[in-house]
Amino acid sequence: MSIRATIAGARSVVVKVGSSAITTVEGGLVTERIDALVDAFEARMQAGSDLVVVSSGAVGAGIAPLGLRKRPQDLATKQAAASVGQLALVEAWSVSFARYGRTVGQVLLTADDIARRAQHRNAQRTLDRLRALHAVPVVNENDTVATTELRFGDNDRLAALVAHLVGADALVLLSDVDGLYDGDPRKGGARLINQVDGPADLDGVIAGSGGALGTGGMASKLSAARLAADSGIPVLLAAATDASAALASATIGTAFVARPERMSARKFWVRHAADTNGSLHLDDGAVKAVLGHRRSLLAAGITAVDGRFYGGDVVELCAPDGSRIARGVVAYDASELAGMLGRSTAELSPELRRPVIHADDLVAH
Ligand SMILES: Nc1ncnc2c1ncn2[C@@H]1O[C@H](COP(=O)(O)OP(=O)(O)O)[C@@H](O)[C@H]1O
Ligand SMILES: N[C@@H](CCC(=O)OP(=O)(O)O)C(=O)O
Repeated sequence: MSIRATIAGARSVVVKVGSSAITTVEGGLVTERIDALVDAFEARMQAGSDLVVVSSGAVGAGIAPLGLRKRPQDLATKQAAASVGQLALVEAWSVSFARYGRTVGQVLLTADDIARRAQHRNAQRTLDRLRALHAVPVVNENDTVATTELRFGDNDRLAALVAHLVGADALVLLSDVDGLYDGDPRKGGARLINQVDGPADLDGVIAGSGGALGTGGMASKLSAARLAADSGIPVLLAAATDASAALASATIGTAFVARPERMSARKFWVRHAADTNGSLHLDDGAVKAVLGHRRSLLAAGITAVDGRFYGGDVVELCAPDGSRIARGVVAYDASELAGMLGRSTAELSPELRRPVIHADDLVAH
């Protein structure tokens, strides 16, 4: 099946709507645009798909009610604007879906919540139950407590993590641009890319910054597409004004092909865990063993340990030149490891003979 047919036929779809699609520079929501989006979403749901909406726009929607003249630049005012604007944002989605007798549920998440197992399970259960009850989850970042997305405008990443969380079959990113161009389309002369089969297709592509309203720009969409590809989810990037074609036939925009095999949930979690709590520095032999031969990491190949971490945390693995080469779930606390460095398994007491990182818990960058 072609990638576009796969996206058009996906049963479970996550749709991310960028600020640029539904807010104005003056600071306000454009309800007609929200209505047009909801018309397209409803048609897709009527055709049998489950939908989760990830909506940006809280900061934009908070500008006018707070009497601010333009989009705030400092973090605290952005957070305040998001706190005010989120109410208007979710209300606008709720009013629009109500035209079809649909109920929406607000879900505020952080990337960190998705990386931590207990929160991950709770969020998963809420989203699953909302969908089972035919309500539409409307997700945004919890800007009051997390600031990564506000700083980097990365709700695209949150959408990709949510797609993984709900086991979606497709991720649709709706923005103010009709797809990925080989250069910044505002500069002219750029060509629309129809399909991205793998990283090689992105060689030479210049992913520029976002517009006055959006924050992540194209770079955050490309990294979200890579993240989704890792979990086997194809992505369509299209203009919000073309939402109906994007959701009905997926014949427009740029399609990103996913890896054929999904990365296991555990490896996905290790690679994309929001935070690492420390790093282990490896000698050349250990780098060869874990990357070349996919072996478990033993204490003998570790030269130094940084950070405060405990058994079960995710840590970075660094090569002798300091470059980050992999991530993994460490089996020991930092304090235990300190006394084990460079020692062969035979030299260690029996309870310290497990590998420091098991091969199944290790993912290369
Ligand atoms: N290579 C590129 N292809 C397409 N758009 C690009 C590219 N480089 C930069 N852009 C800009 O990225 C913007 C979309 O990102 P952003 O403003 O963050 O949107 P959103 O609010 O939807 O997340 C587009 O308006 C476009 O001008
Ligand atoms: N949580 C913020 C989202 C910031 C963000 O990622 O914006 P965008 O680049 O438009 O997807 C908001 O609702 O304004």
